[in-house]
Amino acid sequence: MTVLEARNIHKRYGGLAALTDVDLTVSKGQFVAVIGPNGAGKSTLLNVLTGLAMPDEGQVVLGGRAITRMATNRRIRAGLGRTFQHGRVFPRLNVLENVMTGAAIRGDLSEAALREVSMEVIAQMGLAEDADEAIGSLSYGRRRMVELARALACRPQVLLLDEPAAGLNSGEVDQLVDRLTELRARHGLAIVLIEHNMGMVMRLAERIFVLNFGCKIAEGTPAEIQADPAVLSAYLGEGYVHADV
Ligand SMILES: Nc1ncnc2c1ncn2[C@@H]1O[C@H](COP(=O)(O)OP(=O)(O)OP(=O)(O)O)[C@@H](O)[C@H]1O
Repeated sequence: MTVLEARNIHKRYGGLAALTDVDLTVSKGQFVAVIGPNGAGKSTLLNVLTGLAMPDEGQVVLGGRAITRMATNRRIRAGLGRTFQHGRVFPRLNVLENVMTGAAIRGDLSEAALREVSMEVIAQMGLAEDADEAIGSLSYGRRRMVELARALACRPQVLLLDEPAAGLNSGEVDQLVDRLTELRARHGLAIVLIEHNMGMVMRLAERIFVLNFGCKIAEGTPAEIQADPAVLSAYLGEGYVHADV
């Protein structure tokens, strides 16, 4: 069953075609990755999906419903969660308060319920001992986990992650991989991951979409993508050897 779909998306910035006729389909509980070189259009695609950018042409469909022109907050309430490339947390709030701002977007919870839902997600993310800590006292890796917890506090059906492993050390990447695997297994959450860390992508993704200069140049399983000559020459490189999985 398809939960999220982008159909024939075109997006221009002045003379630059950031996306040209791009399609993306995500099934319930599926782990999808979008990869490609810098400037390929990956973040633009995420922005179109979440409503931060309006496509010039094409449609975004969530759970069978066209949401192409819907405001971002309404999309979040409809089940679309996201994190950002450069993690965005509120520096003056503590961990619990940051996560509560995510849960609050649902708009239907009392303050006590907001706390309860947020504490649940915080525990799931392994952040319970940090709940009352100021964000500034946390390591960069923990802060990124808080951002993930905040996106989850809205109970998304689809979670969009923009380079969640950027700046993390290898131990933190392993932890992130474990958490994401757990989330999928436990909640049937569909995940769309933009990531340059190919080890992580090849470990997690069931289906990979490859963008180059705003066009989709390939789509397939990790094994298919790693053997695709167009992908090797545009992104993974001639010398690319099967990712360390
Ligand atoms: N708001 C904007 N205004 C003008 N040009 C933009 C805007 N956002 C993106 N672009 C351009 O669109 C193209 C695609 O950018 P995008 O950030 O989507 O690429 P990306 O694949 O996410 O790259 P990276 O891996 O470096 O994050 C780039 O050439 C970028 O400069």
